[in-house]
Amino acid sequence: MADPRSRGRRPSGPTSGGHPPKPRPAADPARLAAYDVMTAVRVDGAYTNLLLPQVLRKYDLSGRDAGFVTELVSGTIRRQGTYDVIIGACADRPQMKIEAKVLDALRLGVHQLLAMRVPPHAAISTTVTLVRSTVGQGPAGFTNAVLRRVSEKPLEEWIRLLAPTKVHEFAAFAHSHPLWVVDALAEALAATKPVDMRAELDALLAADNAAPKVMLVARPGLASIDELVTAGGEPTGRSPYAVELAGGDPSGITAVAEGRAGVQDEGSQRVALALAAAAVEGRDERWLDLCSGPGGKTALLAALAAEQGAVVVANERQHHRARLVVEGTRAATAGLAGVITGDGTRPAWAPGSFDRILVDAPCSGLGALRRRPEARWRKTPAEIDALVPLQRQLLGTALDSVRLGGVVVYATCSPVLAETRHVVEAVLAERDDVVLEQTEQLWPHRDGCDAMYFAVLRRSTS
Ligand SMILES: C[S@@+](CC[C@H](N)C(=O)[O-])C[C@H]1O[C@@H](n2cnc3c(N)ncnc32)[C@H](O)[C@@H]1O
Repeated sequence: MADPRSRGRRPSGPTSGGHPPKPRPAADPARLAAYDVMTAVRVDGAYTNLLLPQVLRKYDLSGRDAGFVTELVSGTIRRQGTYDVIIGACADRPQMKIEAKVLDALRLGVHQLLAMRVPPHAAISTTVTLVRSTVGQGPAGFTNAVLRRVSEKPLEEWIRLLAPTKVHEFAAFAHSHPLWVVDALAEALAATKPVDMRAELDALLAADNAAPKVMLVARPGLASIDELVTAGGEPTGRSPYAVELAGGDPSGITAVAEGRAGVQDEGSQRVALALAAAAVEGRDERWLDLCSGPGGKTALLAALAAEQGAVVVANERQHHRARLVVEGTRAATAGLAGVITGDGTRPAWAPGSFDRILVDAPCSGLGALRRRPEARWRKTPAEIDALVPLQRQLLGTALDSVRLGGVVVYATCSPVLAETRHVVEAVLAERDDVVLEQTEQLWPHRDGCDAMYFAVLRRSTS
């Protein structure tokens, strides 16, 4: 397998002696693969995580080569906010005036220069070759000039040189997040009253830029932690069912292939566990997962329900996602009553039907940015504004659907206050039959998981 650091060296061998001139070297498959993904993300709105496996197959890349491309693409897309400012400073024109195809390649080159251990000559020459073969000779010269200037300083020095002084602007540039996202995350973090707000904000944003390890769940009664440890995992010690995988393809693990275990962030596991662990007096037979697709939490809930003598009904508005719930729960059918496709705000059941209900609400996903490299650049504040009424309605429906004394857990994979606390407060303000028992905000830099929020609410009997 080629050493990624030596990528881009010219092939050795005779170069002269009366032979016709050699054709220009073609771009190498790893860079072409990365460039294809960058183009599809920009032009077609593709998702890096979904597209990467297809592109790796197309270029027949595996092992270390596949790892190189994955880091190159994901890291570049995450950090492009920082890189664009550096590119703008090194070019003879602002970054917005650079042709998009060339900018994609420049971003890839800058990531190799400033964040990967690719030697400068290899990072520059392979990017120049990529631009020459995909765009043309003129832009290749421009690329060469810009990357040479970028290579003159390490990342920290570029940040020191170009960063604005205001705290949030600095954080947005240094950690490559849109300013409005920094503002929203900082507001949510401040609500937890951190001792050193600036250090915490830095740690949170830095965590968003680190690729998370694969987390597995051993679904209780179906697989054990020991089984996953034997397959190469390591218990996190924080959740009774969580095992971290250092590397490799989780689908090759028998328990995962059979659906007895699954890939699931520890924060999501803790949400499902919070619903199952809440004390409930009297009947405890029927649980509801109101927004269940694609079914990660349903599968854990169904395994827990089976152990507690209950069953879960899974509801999901989108049919194709409801099908994913059916597939994902194939090993946990003992705890599953059925999967319904339906709008959770127009329930297909009578009020008070359930003993426990999970509302894992559709949300901005700003708590899971480390998993989705392009997400931070696609989300808008308007999307959050549009989701809030639906989030409130879904929580309202859940509270109507739970029996007196039963519990509802409202959860989001976002820490943004408008989607979390403010939704719960607004619904509580409208009703006098609900008690808030617990709220939790998890953070990647503190808890090693996505920034999940959950609130445990009880329908009061008095
Ligand atoms: C955050 S995801 C749920 C993730 C899921 N609980 C899991 O762990 O795999 C939110 C889901 O709510 C669904 N949804 C959106 N609006 C809905 C509605 N009105 N009723 C029911 N489900 C809805 C979305 O299609 C999406 O699948």
